Amino acid sequence: MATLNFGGVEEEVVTREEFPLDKARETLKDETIAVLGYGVQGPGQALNLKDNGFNVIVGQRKNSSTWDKAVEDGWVPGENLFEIEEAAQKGTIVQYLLSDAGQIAVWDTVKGALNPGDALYFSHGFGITYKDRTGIIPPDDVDVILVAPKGSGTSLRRMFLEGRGLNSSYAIFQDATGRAKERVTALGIGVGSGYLFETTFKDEVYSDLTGERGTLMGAIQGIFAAQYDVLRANGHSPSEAFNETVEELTQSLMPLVAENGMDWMYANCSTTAQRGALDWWKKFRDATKPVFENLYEEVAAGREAQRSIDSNSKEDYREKLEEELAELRESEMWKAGSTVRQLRPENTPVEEEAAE
Ligand SMILES: NC(=O)C1=CN([C@@H]2O[C@H](COP(=O)(O)OP(=O)(O)OC[C@H]3O[C@@H](n4cnc5c(N)ncnc54)[C@H](O)[C@@H]3O)[C@@H](O)[C@H]2O)C=CC1
Ligand SMILES: CC(=O)[C@](C)(O)C(=O)O
Ligand SMILES: [Mg+2]
Ligand SMILES: [Mg+2]
Repeated sequence: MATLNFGGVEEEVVTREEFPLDKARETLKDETIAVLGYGVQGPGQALNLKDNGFNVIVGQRKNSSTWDKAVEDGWVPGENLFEIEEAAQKGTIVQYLLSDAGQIAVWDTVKGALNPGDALYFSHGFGITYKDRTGIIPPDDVDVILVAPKGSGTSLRRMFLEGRGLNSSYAIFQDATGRAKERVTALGIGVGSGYLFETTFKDEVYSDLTGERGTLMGAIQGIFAAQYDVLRANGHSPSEAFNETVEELTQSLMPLVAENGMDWMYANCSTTAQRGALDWWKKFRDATKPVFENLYEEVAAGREAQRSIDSNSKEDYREKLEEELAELRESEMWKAGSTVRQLRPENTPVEEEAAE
């Protein structure tokens, strides 16, 4: 483990240099890894593991669009693609990558398929932390471990194909075999993590639910919508409002933040912009902090988890979600965004005249 200083606080992280892929393969050479679920994380993790040379099979409901997707991705029914129960029985490591609500529905089946010494693997602390609400209580004789990639399964796969790694957190809830640490580390490297930082199931789920409801997804849409509405109410055109709210951020400024931090992005903007941003950021912090405090309370009390379970356990949850996503897609801001995206040079066919 490498000890690194994160802004003055020392933390241990596992890097690919100290736990290389060869070591991961050696650690898991006698294991069959059953990836259950082929939604977003399932394909990313299963394909990365397969390409990295691990013995991996997929378990997925037949007669579902994601079963068909698995077949398209090269998984072969009866060979390395099975129904969930059969895959869980064959696996010595069971990667439980159904949706968090799906995990509750299928738990009795998966529990029945676990043998002493197996490992049960999650990519979220949800099922275990909120066990009173999920009923997911693993038997004592299996390892219970977590590797949570800090990003979409789509990014995990894309970054793997580019030779990069996505950071993941890892945790051990139960070490029945004495091998939980080496198993979780090898799996973390195997699924394509860049580095692994240690956490607990509870800290993972509290921070993850806060982050996705907050700055990563919920808060950012809220802030975009507020600014866009104010610009529009003051007579600015949709294209101007979209460009000043979203397009410039994603195309020009966020890549600079990613590269070298916020001060670096500021330093590459005008002194006029810097003056204003430095004056205004604290007002936005102070205005939104109570919302974040309320959000964390809801997460810690389990009420956020319950809302998610209730809504995602309904028969028609996919249709309902699609309606709500369509509401975003059909809003003026994101329709304007669609037109703006078409104008990006990489999306604009070069006209013959212009090329001449
Ligand atoms: N989406 C992502 O990129 C991330 C997801 N995670 C975690 O990874 C896990 C998997 O999440 P996603 O890939 O987003 O899941 P998902 O929502 O895409 O669903 C995965 C699979 O679950 C199956 N499924 C759902 N309900 C079922 C049921 N009742 N019976 C049988 N199969 C059922 C679906 O067929 C689908 O193949 C979750 O714990 C999630 O919190 C963690 C990090 C990021
Ligand atoms: C992609 C990710 O890490 C999220 C936002 O937490 C999730 O999809 O649950
Ligand atoms: Mg996350
Ligand atoms: Mg999440």
